[in-house]
Order: sequence, then structure tokens, then C-alpha cells
Amino acid sequence: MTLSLNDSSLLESRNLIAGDWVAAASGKTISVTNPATRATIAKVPAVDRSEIALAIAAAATAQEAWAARPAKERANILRRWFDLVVAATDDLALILTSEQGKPLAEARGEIAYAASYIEWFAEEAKRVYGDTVPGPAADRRIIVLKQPVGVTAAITPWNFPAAMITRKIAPALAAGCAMVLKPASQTPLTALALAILAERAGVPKGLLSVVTGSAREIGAELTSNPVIRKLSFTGSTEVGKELMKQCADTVKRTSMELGGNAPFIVFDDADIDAAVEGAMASKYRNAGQTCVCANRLFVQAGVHDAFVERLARRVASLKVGAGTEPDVDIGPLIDDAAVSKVRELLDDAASKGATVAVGGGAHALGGTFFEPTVVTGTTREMAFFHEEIFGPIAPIFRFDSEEEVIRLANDTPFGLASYFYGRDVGRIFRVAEKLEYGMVGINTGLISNEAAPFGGVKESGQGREGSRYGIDDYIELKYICLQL
Ligand SMILES: NC(=O)C1=CN([C@@H]2O[C@H](COP(=O)(O)OP(=O)(O)OC[C@H]3O[C@@H](n4cnc5c(N)ncnc54)[C@H](O)[C@@H]3O)[C@@H](O)[C@H]2O)C=CC1
Ligand SMILES: O=C(O)[C@H](O)CS(=O)(=O)O
Repeated sequence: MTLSLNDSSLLESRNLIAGDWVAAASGKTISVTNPATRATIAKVPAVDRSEIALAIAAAATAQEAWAARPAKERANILRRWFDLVVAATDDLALILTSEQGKPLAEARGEIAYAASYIEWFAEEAKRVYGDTVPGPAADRRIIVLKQPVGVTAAITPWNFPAAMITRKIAPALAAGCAMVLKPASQTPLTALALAILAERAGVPKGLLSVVTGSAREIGAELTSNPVIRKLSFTGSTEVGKELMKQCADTVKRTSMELGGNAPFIVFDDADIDAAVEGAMASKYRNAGQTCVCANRLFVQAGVHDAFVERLARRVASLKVGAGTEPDVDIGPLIDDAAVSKVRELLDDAASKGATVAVGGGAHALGGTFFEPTVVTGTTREMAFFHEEIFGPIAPIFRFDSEEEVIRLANDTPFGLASYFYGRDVGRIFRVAEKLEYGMVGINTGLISNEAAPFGGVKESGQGREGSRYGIDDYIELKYICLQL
């Protein structure tokens, strides 16, 4: 299938391995399909472990030379990559929507978001400062060097095929590392297009490889090859735990951005209209397929009915359709399994007494289109209190007191994003400090940006991406003790 791109060379279906664009030696491929039409848009290689090992060996050679270059040179190449990504926004957005499904407007927003990480770490590259430390002995000097981890690997999910890629490649290259990246099998084309632009920006051959194929087979090589010193993963907690175990044998460093179960709390003193808009942004972005989506909406009794009525009215106005159609708000879910999961969660809730206020089923368009839904009368006995929905379903839980809702909000092994709306300043500090999450949005439903430390606690992961902290995941400290 051809896409009407300004630059058709960006639709690349080979892999970038050791500086060359290649098919799999075996000739095997995997299909990439458009979730809105189920049409095959490309076939990408299914490479094997020997080809991954080749990419890793080339990365080791390229990384030595890359780390030896002045930080300003690395920064300038990243800046050029940023400029090329921004210039290719329309093409990248169309590729992204074609393989992931989100509305084109959201895809263009994701390209800008993805580019912002490249811009940010182009600047951070020049600020990896070490330390000299006043020591306990007059004739000794303590020096702390910051050096790149070395050759790194990344495995990324399908829900943000651009931003999750640059959120890993940019800090790695800024720090002086190399990277071998495996994008999600559902959405590899955006990553391959970004790699083309990275090459054009001057990223040296072999420093970045992008490989596709069996996740388990590629993961086995990336987690066991001793040359790889760090793995950065974004995806489900289940897979993240498996990868951490696999990395243990060679004591690799890991950064894990895993699943979420975000509480979205509306207190009696909240601005209800603002809370409704915040819920719309947090819950229905990417058809609810983000790890930071509001997963449980807790509404205090005094404003519950007003909030539900206004939210249901807004949700009913959402337009569902293919991402390439004009004015679409909600695209298709990624695949049939995602639809089945959402259907099961709704059926479970209904069987335990929940009421559908709006939506509640597969959309008339068929395929993987699902109605944006609001469910009320929900309880903690329902599966979606404990499981990540990853779909356009908003369960509303009524609560009475601040103590009760903090207990309910923290009643999960996850700890990624959380949100609440309220205006009492004392409560704002009490609640923000008591929520067991890596991120807290107060009177907003959108918290993700390149300047902020994105990450979770508990079983939502470890490490931070973006911000001045994000580069630390790609840096090793070296202590030098100098006897005068
Ligand atoms: N915390 C965060 O920033 C994010 C978390 N997620 C979570 O990921 C899930 C949805 O995304 P998915 O892509 O379906 O997650 P997933 O965990 O199934 O897949 C993520 C990536 O891991 C790869 N993978 C799967 N099994 C593997 C294995 N055994 N060895 C090596 N690689 C393997 C996949 O091919 C993909 O590239 C949700 O739970 C969501 O919350 C997704 C995006 C961001
Ligand atoms: O994969 C995700 O869900 C993203 O990390 C969420 S965000 O960064 O786009 O908010």
C-alpha cells in the first residue's frame, strides 16, 4: 500500500543494522496493518539473533568514536535531527496514523512531542557536568566523572510510535551512548522513518540500529548480550518484569516505564467544568490507550451527579472514525484483543451492578472501533478498579471523604500518573504528598512534556525520562582519587 507522502523515501520497510538498510537474511517478514482498515501497509523484516548481534557489535565500535567527540558536536547533530523531524511532521504523522490509528491531529501533536525530546537532549548534551568534592585529606583530590553507559538497547510500545522512540534515543545519543532499538511490531514504520532522518542529520553509521521481528527472540539477544549495558523498556508491567529478570544475568541497568492505573479525583470544591475537560483530555487521548490515562475517576458525593451529567454529555459528542477522516476524536483500538479486553471489563462491571451512562459497546463502524463510554455505580470489586483499561472507558466511583479517596487511590500495585481537582490549598498539599505515584496532575489532565521527569513507582517502573534527570539513566559515575 502506498501513502501519499511528500517524501516517499520516509516509508522504509527494511531494518537499519550496522549502518546498512537490509532485509532479513532469511527473507522472513512480518506484516504491518492499518487498524482502521485492516489493510496491510508494509512488510518489515523478521531478523534473527545473529543479525541483532551484528547490530550490537557495530554499535560498540561506533559508540567509542561517538563518546570521544565533543558534546557540542553531538548536540549539533541532535539539533539537526530535531529540525528534520519538525520539517517532516506531515509525513511522519500520516505514517504514524496509518500504522497506529490515532487521529491525524493527535499524530501531529505526537510528532511535535517526540521532536521536543530531541530538542531538549540536544541542549542537555552540553551540560553533563562532573564534580570535584572537598575530601577528608589535604593531600588528596576527589573527582567525579560522568561517562556514557556505553551500548544500550530499547524496546518500545505501539501506543506512541514516535515519542517513545525519541524519549529513549535522544538522551542515549546525547550522553555519548549507542542504541539498538526494537519498536513494537504493530508500529515499526514511524521508528524506521525517524532513523532515516537521524542518518540525514549526521548520526554516524552503526550508532543507531532499528530492528524488527520476533519480540521474544530479539529481546533474548538484547537482554543477554554482555555488550549491552542498559535496557530501556516502555510497555506492560508483565513484560517489564520478564525483561528485568533476563537482564539480571549480565547485571544490565534498566529503565522501566510500565503500566498504570491512574486515579482522577474530583473534590467538592473543584471547578466542575475544568474537571470535565481534564477528564476528557486524560481519559480519551489516543482512544484511552496511554499508560497515564485516567483509569478510575473518583467523584466526591456533593458534585457526583453534576460531574457525571456534564461528562456524559461531552463524551456523547465525540466523533469516532478513521484517523485520516476530518474532525475525528477517537480512532480505532490497536487490535481485536484490545477490543475483547475492553468488552470483558465492561461485562464484568455490568455483572456486578454498574450502569452505562453513555456508550458501552462496539461502534457501528465495526472493526476495532469502540464507543467512548462512561460507567457509573462502580465499586472496587469490579475488574477495572484493579486493571489498566487501555481503552475509552471512564468508570466513575463515588466517594465521601478525603481519607477514603486517598486510601482507594493508593489501593493498587501501580504508581505512574495520578490527578485531582480541588482548590483548597491545604488539601492540595496533603493529597499530593499522600498519593503513591511518580506524577501528580493538579487541576490538569495533561502532564507529559519534555521538561518534566516522566516515570512511576511501585510496579509502574523505575527511572525517569525527559527533564534534567532523564540523561542520568544513560550516565555512569566514575570516582577518581588523586594523591598529590
Ligand atoms: N509507562 C509507560 O510509559 C507506558 C506503559 N505502557 C504499557 O504497555 C501496555 C500496552 O503496550 P504494549 O505495547 O501492548 O505492551 P507490551 O508490553 O506487550 O509490548 C511492549 C513492547 O515489548 C515488546 N515485547 C513484548 N513481549 C516481549 C518479550 N517477551 N521480550 C521482549 N520484548 C517483548 C513488544 O513487541 C513491544 O515492542 C499497557 O500495559 C501500557 O500501560 C505502554 C506505553 C507507555
Ligand atoms: O506511552 C504512554 O502512554 C506515554 O508515556 C504517555 S505520554 O508520555 O504520551 O503522556
